[in-house]
Amino acid sequence: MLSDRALLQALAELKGNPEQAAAVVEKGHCVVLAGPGSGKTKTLTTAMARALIEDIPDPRGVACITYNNDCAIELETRLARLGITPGDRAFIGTVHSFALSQVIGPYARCVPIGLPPDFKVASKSQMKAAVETAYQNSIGSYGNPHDRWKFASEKRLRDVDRTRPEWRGHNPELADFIEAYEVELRRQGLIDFDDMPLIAYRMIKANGWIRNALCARFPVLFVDEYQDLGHALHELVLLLCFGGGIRLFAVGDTDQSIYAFAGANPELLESLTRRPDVRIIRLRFNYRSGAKIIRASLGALGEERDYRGIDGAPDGDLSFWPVPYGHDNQADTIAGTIIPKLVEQGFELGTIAVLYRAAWLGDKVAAALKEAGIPFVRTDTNALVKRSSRLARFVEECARWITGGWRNAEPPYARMLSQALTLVYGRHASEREEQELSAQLMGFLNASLATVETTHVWLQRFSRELVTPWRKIARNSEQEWDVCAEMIANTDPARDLDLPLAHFAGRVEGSGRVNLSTLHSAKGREFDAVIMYGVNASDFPSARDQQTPASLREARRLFYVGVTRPKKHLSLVFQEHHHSPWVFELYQRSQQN
Ligand SMILES: Nc1ncnc2c1ncn2[C@@H]1O[C@H](COP(=O)(O)OP(=O)(O)OP(=O)(O)O)[C@@H](O)[C@H]1O
Repeated sequence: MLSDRALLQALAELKGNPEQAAAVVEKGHCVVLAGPGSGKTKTLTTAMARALIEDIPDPRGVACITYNNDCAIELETRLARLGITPGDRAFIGTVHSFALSQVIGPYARCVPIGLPPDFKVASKSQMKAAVETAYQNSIGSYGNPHDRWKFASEKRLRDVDRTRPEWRGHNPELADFIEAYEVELRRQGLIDFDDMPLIAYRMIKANGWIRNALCARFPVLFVDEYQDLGHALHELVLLLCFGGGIRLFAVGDTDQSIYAFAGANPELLESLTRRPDVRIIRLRFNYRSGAKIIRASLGALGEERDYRGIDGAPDGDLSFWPVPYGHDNQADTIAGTIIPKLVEQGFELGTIAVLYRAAWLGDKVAAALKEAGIPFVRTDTNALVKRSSRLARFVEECARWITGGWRNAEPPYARMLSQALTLVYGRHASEREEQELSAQLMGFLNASLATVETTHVWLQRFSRELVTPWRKIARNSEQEWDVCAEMIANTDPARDLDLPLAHFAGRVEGSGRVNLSTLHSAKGREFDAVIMYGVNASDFPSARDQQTPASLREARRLFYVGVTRPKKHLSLVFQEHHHSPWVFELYQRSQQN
């Protein structure tokens, strides 16, 4: 339930910051630009609650779009504290899910776009086969279709409006290849993920009435992490907000743009700031980190910004750890020396994070922590529970409930049922569907209450008793059901990967689990202490980063994202005499005022 009291409290918290307070009550298009820890997300969630309570009469609502499922789940958690749950009045999700559930799903059957009513989302192997057929049909039999597709898919993400001259202008052959690929998918009644916002864009552009219907439903569009959203979202924003009457409230930070490989371009956010019809609000305070860490972060970025800490906040601490030899020794130092030292200083394990560039480095840290008996939880692509997967998170919630959570409703059953309904039916389920799903879920949970099963065996039962029947009736074409099978494989007892169910559920004795995360997955999160692992000369920047000025800048921004996550302590671990040049710049800047 939307709560006036929670809103009043949130508004009161922003009172001391005039820029945040102004943004929250702005009635026109508004873009909040600000650095890390400045309260962008807090401002956005408060503005959203205010709009729902004060500006928009029921049954109209708001849509809130963010980069990935991970960010969407984080936003949902924050909005839940203000009493906002996803439902009829608030859409919260990715641009893909907005396109699918709010545009293609409801309106595709009313307009001629060549999609059958029972279209499906293509699997990776179907996409691969379609690329090969399309290449044959459009280009020929020489060369490697997949090498060429890399360029084609970049173009597909970039040139959203195909009526513009650049679509065929620069490279008509690539345009033919893309069109042949889409024809091949449609022939099989399929769409892929990149299709979703593109199809939605075309539908809205060609049908003013769809734009009006969206405007009636969602008079305000909120966008979080704008810098990470690519051309498709930007074009949708131009169409809906600057040509369609929807009010825009966007937040972002071009310094934290780290998804160029997925089509992100910080220039799109910049371009909004040049519009005369948008109010730009800049936030200057960093509520997260101490002044010394803020100074170090500017050294990490290699540019000056007018960001300051809060008066009276502790300075924060930096420590540098040169380790003889490579990654293995550095991981051992983290497990054997750095974490014990932080614990001695009073940091709880659950407030410490180890950050690194790639999941294979996470394997090394995980092995060292396991050896040292330090509990940890991973949030990278090799994690047992993929943060970006709603199904994986739901499985974890179920494990938490049966291993003790049922006693104090943590998590509450109602939330789990609502997650299950979204997994299976997307946004809308009938009363009968809800009752049947609840009976299945409750039956499974009750039967699991006194279980002595290990995680692997319990997951197998979860798959048999819930995933298999749900998959058959699912209407939610975004759902990746295979995640459960991956989790079963990743707990294989034959490879010594199985673990007690309570451990899987995060119920460990003591002060929690150390967080292991890639820098990309650490975006938007904060920890008391952060250990940056493998900050070697050859990794920050890597040879690949140095290929173009743009990739070098992006690597530096990634480093900056990591350095801006700690509240109180930052440790940098690198090979002795072989540290990243950015470590030196960071150190020097931290010493200045
Ligand atoms: N006005 C405020 N008063 C007190 N604390 C605040 C205020 N605004 C934000 N904070 C706190 O500052 C921290 C950072 O806020 P938030 O996560 O919203 O920042 P952000 O700008 O989205 O960060 P990032 O870009 O690094 O993800 C949070 O702990 C938040 O509660």
